[in-house]
Amino acid sequence: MLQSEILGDYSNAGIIEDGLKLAGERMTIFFYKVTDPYGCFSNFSLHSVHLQGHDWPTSEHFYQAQKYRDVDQALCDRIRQTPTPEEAAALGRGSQVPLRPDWEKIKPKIMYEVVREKFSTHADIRAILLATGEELIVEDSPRDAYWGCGLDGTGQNQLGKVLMQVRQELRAKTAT
Ligand SMILES: Nc1c(N[C@@H]2O[C@H](COP(=O)(O)O)[C@@H](O)[C@H]2O)[nH]c(=O)[nH]c1=O
Repeated sequence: MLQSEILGDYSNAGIIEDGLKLAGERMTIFFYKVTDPYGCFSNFSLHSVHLQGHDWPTSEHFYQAQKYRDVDQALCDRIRQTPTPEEAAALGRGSQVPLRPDWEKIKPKIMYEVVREKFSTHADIRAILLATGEELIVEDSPRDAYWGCGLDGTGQNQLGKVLMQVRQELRAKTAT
């Protein structure tokens, strides 16, 4: 993936360390796998959230279960209770049950809600997020051109945008 494809104007991209690339004066933080630098930005990171009266082991559990909210409560519960985010994603993606009809419309709001809750709950990762300053955050997903930047780097990076929006909101909160 080329930096210039994500940032447009910026050139002279060069890798300076894992997870960080130089683009003109601006740094970009790339993340994807939990074990990589900035892996805590992934929805698969083991940081629980408390939403809708339940504890969810990861933000991925919550996100995937919301696909079936008010459609199949048993499946929502099964996703919440499955041990790993990988299994939660597999259940959420692999079901024969149709997704809630407004899913495409509602999913950005769901993602924002759960990511905000995750970084509001856990002070250690909130500090990591706030320490990124104004850097661009990009989910370097090779297969998701909606939440991530996709294989060729031209994707929408909606998860990166959510993280940057949450960062801004939490910074404003900590400043008051
Ligand atoms: N991090 C990460 C993934 N990316 C995550 O997958 C979710 C989108 O799922 P869906 O809307 O069902 O396509 C969203 O949370 C996105 O950040 N996918 C993976 O298979 N492995 C991973 O390590």
